[in-house]
Amino acid sequence: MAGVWPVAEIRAAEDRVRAGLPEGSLMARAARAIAVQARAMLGFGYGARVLLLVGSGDNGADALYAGAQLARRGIAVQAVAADPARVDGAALAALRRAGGRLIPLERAGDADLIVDGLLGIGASGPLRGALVPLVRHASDSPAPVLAIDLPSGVDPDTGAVAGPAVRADVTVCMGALKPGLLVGAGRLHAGRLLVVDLGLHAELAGLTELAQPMIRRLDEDEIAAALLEPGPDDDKYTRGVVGVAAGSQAYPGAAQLCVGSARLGGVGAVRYAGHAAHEVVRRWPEVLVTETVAEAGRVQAWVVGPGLGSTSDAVKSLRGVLGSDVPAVVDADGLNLLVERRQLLSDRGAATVLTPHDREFERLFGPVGTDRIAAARRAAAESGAVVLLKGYATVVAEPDGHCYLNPTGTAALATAGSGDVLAGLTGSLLAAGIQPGLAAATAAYLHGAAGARAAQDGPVVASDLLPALRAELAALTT
Ligand SMILES: NC(=O)C1=CN([C@@H]2O[C@H](COP(=O)(O)OP(=O)(O)OC[C@H]3O[C@@H](n4cnc5c(N)ncnc54)[C@H](O)[C@@H]3O)[C@@H](O)[C@H]2O)[C@@H](O)CC1
Ligand SMILES: Nc1ncnc2c1ncn2[C@@H]1O[C@H](COP(=O)(O)OP(=O)(O)O)[C@@H](O)[C@H]1O
Ligand SMILES: [K+]
Repeated sequence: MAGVWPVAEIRAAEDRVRAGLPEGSLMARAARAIAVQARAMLGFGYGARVLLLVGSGDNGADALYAGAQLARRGIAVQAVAADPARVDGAALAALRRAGGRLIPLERAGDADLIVDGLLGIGASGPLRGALVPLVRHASDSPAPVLAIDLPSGVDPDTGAVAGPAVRADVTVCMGALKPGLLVGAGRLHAGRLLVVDLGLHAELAGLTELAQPMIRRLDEDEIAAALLEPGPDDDKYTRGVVGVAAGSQAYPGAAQLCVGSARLGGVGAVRYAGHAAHEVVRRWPEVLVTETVAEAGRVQAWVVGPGLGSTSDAVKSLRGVLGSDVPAVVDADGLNLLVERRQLLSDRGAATVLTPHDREFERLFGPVGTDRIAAARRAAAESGAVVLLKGYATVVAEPDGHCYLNPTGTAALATAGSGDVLAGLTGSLLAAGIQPGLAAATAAYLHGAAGARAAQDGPVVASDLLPALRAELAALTT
């Protein structure tokens, strides 16, 4: 499990770790890790050319010390400073002793690798002053970019990018993951992530005195552990039954897709209630169908909303589901119908998972803004529901503030019907007995991984996600 830590907590943990270590040893560890990764990216040593972009804080000092190590290995290291008068003196001296040079930007030659040491967790606001031309230089250069701790220009806590920002191929993250590397535009700018262990995690856990960090990124092992496999004593009812109230005469496909994925989340049976019963059963003969939610038998969780429309029957379905005492996933049209019927949420006793994209979110909770974690948390606290905010990096927030940042996915998932598949899967995991926040995070993970898997075979449409999901589940559970 990876905890993801806001800057304030990382700072506090760093202070404690540093207090127990000889002066400079954290930075020495950081520099070593950066140099190792730089050499791996260069692929060759002697004669390679590295350009360091150096800021006035410790991020810049990290770059200079790493540069010194590279220079000692016969690599030609040039450094360009945002403000030469405010460069860390000891770090610059180390670089010079090793044969590296500080030069003005105009004299920077071609490089085989650029190291971004402009800003780390001390960053605030959009890049200012001399940092801007340095970042432009990196963008204009064909050389790969290694960012230290965080790509400069990315907000460490939110991932927001409000101007020029470094696009890194690899980010070597110091000590612990920051939210800005995993959400918003920051995720795209960070490239491949490597975390260097500086001994921070024990301190972070101790500091917060929490059983779980407030923000987490689930890894493959945790997803596999969350999935429930049938045991010898199980029957179709003990495994859980999921109900799907989706689709309509106008949108029967949404019902087929939502049911299609609901079949896959480990439940013993799927019930469908709605006006696309004929289409559903033709495509999925194992599904038990009725016209209305009221007629459907007992289920352990419902999914309501995809392709439901806004007719009086749609409202009836939503009321039927939210009036029940089992967990429910509300998606798409279900969310839009909720805008005028919020009391349906506040009256609920059982758990609810809301799965909005940005426009649906805005209708219910106001603009998402640039801090997607804060937005999802605010909505979860306000509604008492788990909020799964979709996007390039999906955020799942629980009403008490715990969050999951989803690491999987691909922009190829931005295709009609893709959300219907996610909603069905989420409901199915809920019905199988996984607790709501984890069910939503697990669904987002599997959906993203299935999207990436499907994309390997060409352009993705939502139907492709169903076989890819099966393959993903098989890979995880065998
Ligand atoms: N604290 C520690 O124990 C360790 C820190 N390390 C490194 O230290 C970094 C943090 O160092 P600092 O606290 O010095 O912070 P930074 O190196 O991120 O830089 C802060 C400086 O940048 C300026 N600045 C901030 N935002 C700016 C903007 N938008 N435009 C222009 N200038 C801006 C500030 O005025 C300040 O002078 C980490 O990211 C990491 O790279 C590592 O060496 C590991 C150990
Ligand atoms: N640019 C993107 N990158 C990665 N994933 C995306 C992107 N855009 C959308 N997605 C994902 O695709 C799915 C789309 O869901 P949604 O917008 O509800 O589609 P639909 O309503 O057509 O079914 C969500 O899981 C979302 O996270
Ligand atoms: K940086």
